[in-house]
Amino acid sequence: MATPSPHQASGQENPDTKTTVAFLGPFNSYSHQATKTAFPDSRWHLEPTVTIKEVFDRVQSRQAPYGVVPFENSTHGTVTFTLDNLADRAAEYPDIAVCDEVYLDVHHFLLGRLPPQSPNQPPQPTSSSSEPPAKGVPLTSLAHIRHVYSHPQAFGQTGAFLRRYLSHAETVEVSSTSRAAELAAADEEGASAAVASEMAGKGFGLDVLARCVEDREDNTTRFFVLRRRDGGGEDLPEREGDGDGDDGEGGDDVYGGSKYKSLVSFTVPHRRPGALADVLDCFRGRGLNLTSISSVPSLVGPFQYLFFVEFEGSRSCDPEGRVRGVFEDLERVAERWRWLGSWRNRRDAR
Ligand SMILES: O=C(O)C(=O)C[C@]1(C(=O)O)C=C[C@@H](O)C=C1
Repeated sequence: MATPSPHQASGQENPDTKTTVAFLGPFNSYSHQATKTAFPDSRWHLEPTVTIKEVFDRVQSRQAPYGVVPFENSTHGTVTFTLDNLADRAAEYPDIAVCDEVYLDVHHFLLGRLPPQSPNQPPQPTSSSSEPPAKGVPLTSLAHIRHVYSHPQAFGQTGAFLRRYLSHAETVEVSSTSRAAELAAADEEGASAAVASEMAGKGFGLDVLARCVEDREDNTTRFFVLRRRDGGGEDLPEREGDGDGDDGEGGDDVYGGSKYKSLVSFTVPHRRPGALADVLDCFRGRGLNLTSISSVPSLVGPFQYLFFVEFEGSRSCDPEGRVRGVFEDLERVAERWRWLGSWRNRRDAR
């Protein structure tokens, strides 16, 4: 099947009649790939932004009914830019909520230009003819590479390869992996490389210098789909697993809990011993399983924190009232708290 051009894939040809989905661009970024998973057809106008903050801005201001941002990576952890915006310390995003998630297998390539040939040397093979090209090792000499561009998250996921084979090169952080590929392609000397997706390499006509350079084979990034709490615009497209057991009936999952996830943020009285444990106890008391917990500086005072707890359960599909109950508890126990969305758990549907 022919790969559609970025503009065909984004539905850019007639944005007026389509619902806009903002994502961290440029085209061919991993965020773009995740966006195409959740919004696959041509009803959607996929709009790249330069920063994660811009995705939040567009959704809050209704310029884009939906937005897609990376949230966490299984190797390198939380995407701090996203967490910072969800923390909303400047009260810019009171209406933003998470409404879906996407898990994307992330395989990074080292992309650049093959080394220049000396007149006496045979051409550099990129792989032997019958064997599939090796993973995680250079397919050619990397002595000519002096700069490696990538997104900080992608550097964090490929540290072992970079330390082993590119310690002689400078690493330069840029806004996304596809921007990195663009910069490598712009270097006419061929001394620059990018850690980016295979798709970005094809888009910019780069040579593959190494495949699958991530530290772990199971490297996965989770993305959040954002929308305004008051909804508006078209409904999310149906995805695999959407149909089964919407009302949480069947099996021993009586409250529908593991089918959904929800996110809340909160602060606790900084100086009260056990204040965080008291909040966590609310979830235990209601039988709600936690799936992640993170924190960022609250910026109220140095070394004070705002916490995020993600748990199994949904605000709108809550037949036993467990989620409603925990929200009542949070009202009593937390200093400040905010519901940041409930959505279908996509982890098991992969
Ligand atoms: O740079 C990109 O391609 C992105 O979409 C950003 C991003 C991230 O911030 O985590 C997305 C997935 C990968 O984990 C690496 C980078």
